[in-house]
Amino acid sequence: MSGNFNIDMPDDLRKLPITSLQDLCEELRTFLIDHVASHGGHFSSSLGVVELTVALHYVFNTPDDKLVWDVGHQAYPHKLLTGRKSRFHSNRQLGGISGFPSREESEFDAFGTGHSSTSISAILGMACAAKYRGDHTRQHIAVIGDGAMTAGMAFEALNNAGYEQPNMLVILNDNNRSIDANTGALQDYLTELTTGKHYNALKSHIRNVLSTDAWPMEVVRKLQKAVKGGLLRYSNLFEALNIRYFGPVDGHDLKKLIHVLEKLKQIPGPKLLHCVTTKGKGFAPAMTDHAKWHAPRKFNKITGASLDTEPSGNTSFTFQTVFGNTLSDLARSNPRIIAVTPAMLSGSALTKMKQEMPARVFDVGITEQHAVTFSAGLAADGMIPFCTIYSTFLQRGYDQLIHDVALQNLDVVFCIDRAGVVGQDGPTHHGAFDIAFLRCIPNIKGAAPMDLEDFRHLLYTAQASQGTGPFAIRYPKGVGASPTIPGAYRKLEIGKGRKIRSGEDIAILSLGPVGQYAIDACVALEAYHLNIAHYDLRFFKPLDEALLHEVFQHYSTVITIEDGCITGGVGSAVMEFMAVYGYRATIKRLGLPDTFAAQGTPQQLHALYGYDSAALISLILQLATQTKCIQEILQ
Ligand SMILES: Cc1ncc(C[n+]2csc(CCOP(=O)(O)OP(=O)(O)O)c2C)c(N)n1
Ligand SMILES: CC(=O)[C@@H](O)[C@H](O)COP(=O)(O)O
Ligand SMILES: [Mg+2]
Repeated sequence: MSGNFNIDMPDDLRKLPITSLQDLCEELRTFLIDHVASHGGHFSSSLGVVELTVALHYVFNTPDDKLVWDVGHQAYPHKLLTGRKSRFHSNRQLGGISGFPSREESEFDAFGTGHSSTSISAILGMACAAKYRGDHTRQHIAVIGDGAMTAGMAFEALNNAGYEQPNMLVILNDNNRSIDANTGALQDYLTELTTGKHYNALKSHIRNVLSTDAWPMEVVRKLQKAVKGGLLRYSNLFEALNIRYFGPVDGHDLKKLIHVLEKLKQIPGPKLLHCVTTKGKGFAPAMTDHAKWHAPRKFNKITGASLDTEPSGNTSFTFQTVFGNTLSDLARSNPRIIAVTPAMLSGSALTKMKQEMPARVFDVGITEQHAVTFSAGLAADGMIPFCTIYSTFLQRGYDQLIHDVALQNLDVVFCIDRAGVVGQDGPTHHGAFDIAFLRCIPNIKGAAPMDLEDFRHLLYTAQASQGTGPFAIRYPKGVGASPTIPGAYRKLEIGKGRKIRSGEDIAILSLGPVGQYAIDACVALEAYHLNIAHYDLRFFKPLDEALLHEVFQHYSTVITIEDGCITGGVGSAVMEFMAVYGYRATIKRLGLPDTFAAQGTPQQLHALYGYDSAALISLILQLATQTKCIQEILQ
């Protein structure tokens, strides 16, 4: 297969005879494999929905009919069939198309996604808007995976849909996988629905009872009808919520899918089609090692071997590896330590700990709110939960963090992974806001290690500081500095930063790994005879006030740098400190501006938003020119 299909738009697709659609599916798969092999990106989820995507655009009148993809990481075939094939080479790149559906990008993307389990709510909103307007013909479809279905939000929406009864179709794309194994009772229930073992056994048992001569024929018929209706209704979760359940159907049987979708189009009210697919379909390695192929980096499309040459491909010295190793190590000597992850087991480097101590690692599904309150419950009963959540997904658990953890001053350790810009996942996934949204919560302590060594000490400190309430540690994806061989742990003083170097006139206050940019900049500026001071704040809450008094008593120009939003960030905290104590100084805050940050590599984004070492150097040269007469040095 060439992967050079001639379809640009669903209108072209709808002109094709049904018999040629399977060829199109193979061409789409070839295109996807070629693309992800040479660029990286989300992979196996898209491979699994090729037939479903073709069938949906064939049967429904998109974009007039509304189609929402949950999470949106499986929407590559949808993008390819809706006018973005020629731009697909720029997928996830700086300035390129988004890896997720985006309303800005295309009218075919009825709703922007990236975070999971929003699709049923969004499509229900659209379906109710249509109903309100008296439009009873438009179709509304949400495609949601079995993993995304585990979230409370999906159930909140089903509950509401069963009550409102608008015209909508939920397609449950059940590939029996999340990124890692899909955990939880729902998965067993879905398997039960696909195999139908218990339902069929119960049905035949009742049939046997009714088939004895003891029952008059008329009674038997009535009972059979009532039992069938009742069985389906009360043995099926979705039917019990007033949502008609159809399936399971083989999601790779294109003809069958088209036939079923055509029929469902005619049925009013909320419906759910249970569609069974294979994640990674068409690329053998992806059908077995699921976690690895969820979103691979570049690879050899024949052998599947990784072609990753980027430094972040070196996993030995990443924050994630250090996190997984350190937590396992601490847990070996502290039996109260428990790890909690909402469906990011491998992403958060907890796989090894789960293998070694299965009872002490809880993968609770895509349930960030629950993960936080579940951790609060563990802490309330004397455990030390390390609630490990990506910064962007912790946004989901904000009320739980305030109401269930902080207000009760419970000892939950929040390990906030993917803090700062995450790279190519873009604005839906950047960990931009956590400093700002945590800093205003009473009782919480918040830290960000500058390097891997400090990270280990902070993890140790968190579990050794029981009785002091919630403790948050934020860290980015990827390689960190000072990858020394683990030695003894050090208990750090909470709320204490450190001086990295002294200087004259200008001081940099850094938080987190961007402190390395400050180190590099200070060294580079020596060539200009500029001696710049540098302090690593380490904690964004509580602030190290003694350190700040020292800084503002000695330096007239202060630069703060952080990998997070400037508004409400640590630089803003420093300005609040100045206001409280009446300090006057020139202050420049570096970090993310008041906009949703673009997609691109973290290095590109740090440069774009002016907080890498080059930006620091040029800012300091500019400030030094104003404060000191260094023109002659610059010449
Ligand atoms: C709120 C939220 N939490 C976690 C994630 C990370 N995440 C992205 S895809 C995914 C698995 C989704 O599984 P499923 O819905 O079954 O889709 P599949 O990958 O199997 O196609 C997870 C956990 C997310 N995008 N949003
Ligand atoms: C779509 C989604 O939310 C995840 O697949 C996410 O892209 C994973 O990010 P990492 O690759 O950083 O774990
Ligand atoms: Mg799945």
